[in-house]
Formats: sequence, C-alpha cells, structure tokens
Amino acid sequence: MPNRKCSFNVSLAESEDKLIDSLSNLLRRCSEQAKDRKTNFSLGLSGGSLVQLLTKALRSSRLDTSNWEFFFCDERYVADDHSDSTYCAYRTEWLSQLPDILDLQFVKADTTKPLDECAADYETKVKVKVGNSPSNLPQFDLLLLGMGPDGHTCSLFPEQPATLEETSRLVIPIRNSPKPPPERITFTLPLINNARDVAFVVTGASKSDVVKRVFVEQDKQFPAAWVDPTSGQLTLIVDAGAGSQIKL
Ligand SMILES: O=C1O[C@H](COP(=O)(O)O)[C@@H](O)[C@H](O)[C@H]1O
Repeated sequence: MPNRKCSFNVSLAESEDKLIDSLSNLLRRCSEQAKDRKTNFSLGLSGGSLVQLLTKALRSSRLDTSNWEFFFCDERYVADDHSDSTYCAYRTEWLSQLPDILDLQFVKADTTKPLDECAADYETKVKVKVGNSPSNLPQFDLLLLGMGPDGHTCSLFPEQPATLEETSRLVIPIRNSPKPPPERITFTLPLINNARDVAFVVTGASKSDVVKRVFVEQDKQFPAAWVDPTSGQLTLIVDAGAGSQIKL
C-alpha cells in the first residue's frame, strides 16, 4: 500500500447487514467523541447510494441524533424539492423513517442564490457552524463520502483536475459536471482533509476495480485518491463486491 499521512482502516463486509453495522459503529464512535468534547456532532453527507445505507444504519443503531448537524459534502444546484437534490433525498427518507431528525438540523445550500454565491454562502455557513482545528480551518467530526465508478467523490470529477488544486476556497461551484445535473457545489480537499474522520462507503462489484486503483494503488488520476486526512482517520467500508480486489 502506498504511504498515507493518515491512519487507514478497511472494513470489508460480507453482507449488507454487516456493512450497516460497520457504518453504525463508526457513527457511534464519532458521535460519542463529539459528545465527550461537549460539541454538536458535525456530519457531512454525500448523496447517491449513501442515502439508503445511512438511513438503514440510523434506523438500526437508534443513536441519539438530537445534537447532530447535517451538512452536504456536495449538493446539486437544483431547488430543495427537486428529485436531484441530495437534501430532498434525505429529507424525504427521514421524514417517514427517522421522524426525530428535524429539518433545522440540516445545514442546507441556498440554491436560490446564483451558483458562485451559493458556494460562497455555504462556505460561510460551514465556517460559522463548524469549530476550527489548530490549523484554523473548520474541522468536521465525520465526512461520509461515496465514490462513483469513475473515481469521483463529492463533486470532484476526474475530467476537472483543477478542482483538486484549490487551496483557498473550502466550497466551490461546479459547472459542466460530467454526471448530471451539470451544476453543483462541492467541498474541496483542504476542507475534506481537515476532518477528524473521513469514511468512504462503496458498494457493488462494478466499483471493485476503481476501489483497488484508489485505495490500494492510490492512483492520483482518480479524485477519491486525493482524500488523505492530515491528522484524521480514513475508513473504507466496502461490501464483498466492491472489495473483491482488495487483499487484507
Ligand atoms: O453524484 C454523486 O455521486 C457520488 C457517488 O454516488 P453513488 O450513487 O455512486 O454512491 C456521491 O457520493 C455524490 O454525493 C453525488 O453527488
């Protein structure tokens, strides 16, 4: 395995129930650590397949989520009630399945603003609500990331390598995303890599090759391979399909 700055753990789950258990255990550890620090638990969400998996993990673990705040590691630049909106996907699932989680616990992007302003405004919200690390950057307690078959994570795509070089902005606008919808906002690497914990949750045999290229070979042509928390921990939670080319 190549050198990483961070400590790296892999959880290879033989069944969906085991994967949900791994995710629940991670949420329990990170939220308890936030409680010990007497702070709200700041959790960055991703969209796509993670919505269902996280919903299952929260339902089965019955964790106390009253002091949790939910942010979006990336968000699609569409109205809040649009079917492409990641906020809408979580809100719709959780209204019926996790009714204790309140709408005011979501820190939403204001997609009524022009795209550049929407990204800058979301960065301000993150700076106001998430406590800083000694490096003076907001430090999330946990970021849950997905990874597409092309190795993208958040809305950092291999076709847009300049997004990986951002050093000053923490949230940037994305135009011409190769995956629809074309306009989005996304966390950048300085913010992602400053988190206390970052976890990828990846499922499906169609992603096994990219899982190996990203997490074993750390092939930098894939944006997900740039995720390497400076002082935090990195966890990879995979099912048997996605993890089939990893040797532990
Ligand atoms: O478009 C997106 O895709 C990625 C990966 O989604 P998945 O369905 O392949 O797990 C997701 O992590 C990201 O938040 C989303 O905007």
